[in-house]
Amino acid sequence: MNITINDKDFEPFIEHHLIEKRTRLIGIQINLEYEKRVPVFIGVLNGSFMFMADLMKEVNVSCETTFVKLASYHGGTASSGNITEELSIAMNIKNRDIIIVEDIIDTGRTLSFLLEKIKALEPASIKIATLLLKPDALTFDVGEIDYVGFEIANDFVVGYGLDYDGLGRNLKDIYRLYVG
Ligand SMILES: O=P(O)(O)OC[C@H]1O[C@H](OP(=O)(O)OP(=O)(O)O)[C@H](O)[C@@H]1O
Ligand code: HPA
Repeated sequence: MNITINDKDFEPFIEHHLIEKRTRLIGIQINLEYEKRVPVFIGVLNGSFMFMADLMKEVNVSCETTFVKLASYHGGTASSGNITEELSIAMNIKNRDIIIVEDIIDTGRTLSFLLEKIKALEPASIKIATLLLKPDALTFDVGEIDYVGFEIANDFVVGYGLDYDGLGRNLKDIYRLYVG
């Protein structure tokens, strides 16, 4: 069933049970690859909170978690351009194995900014986990994305942490903009 958020209609896109399935598989992959290490998961607020929580429940290697808060989209469905760091990483990550957790990589602007910040803190390694990736929208150099839930077309999506004008983050499923 379609939903309406403010002035826009959205249609069902990715059901929660499919998100669960992919998240479980990414967790298994991480468990194998980090068996003898203690990675630090860095969730990118706000959007990643739901994926981060569900992914962490699938990870059974010893690990730490923290968050960073950046902002690039302020309302609407288009990029505003600038990025600010509103909350920086509150732990020493020098020589640590980092896994950045994103809800979505769209243009790659946020991630490329964050990668520069994190590299400067001299971690041992950096990998990236994102629930959604829009390959056709990617315009910034972000290198290889190690763990991807779903590659999607260049449509605006909402739900499961992702917002439209601050709304819709609490939806269990993911919806995409309905163009009629
Ligand atoms: O690849 P990009 O084009 O940079 O877009 C992706 C970023 O945009 C969204 O964050 P946003 O800045 O909207 O903040 P939010 O997580 O609080 O919604 C999303 O959570 C990603 O972090
Ligand atoms: O498609 C999107 N939906 C919500 N937030 C976003 N931030 C970048 N792309 C998106």
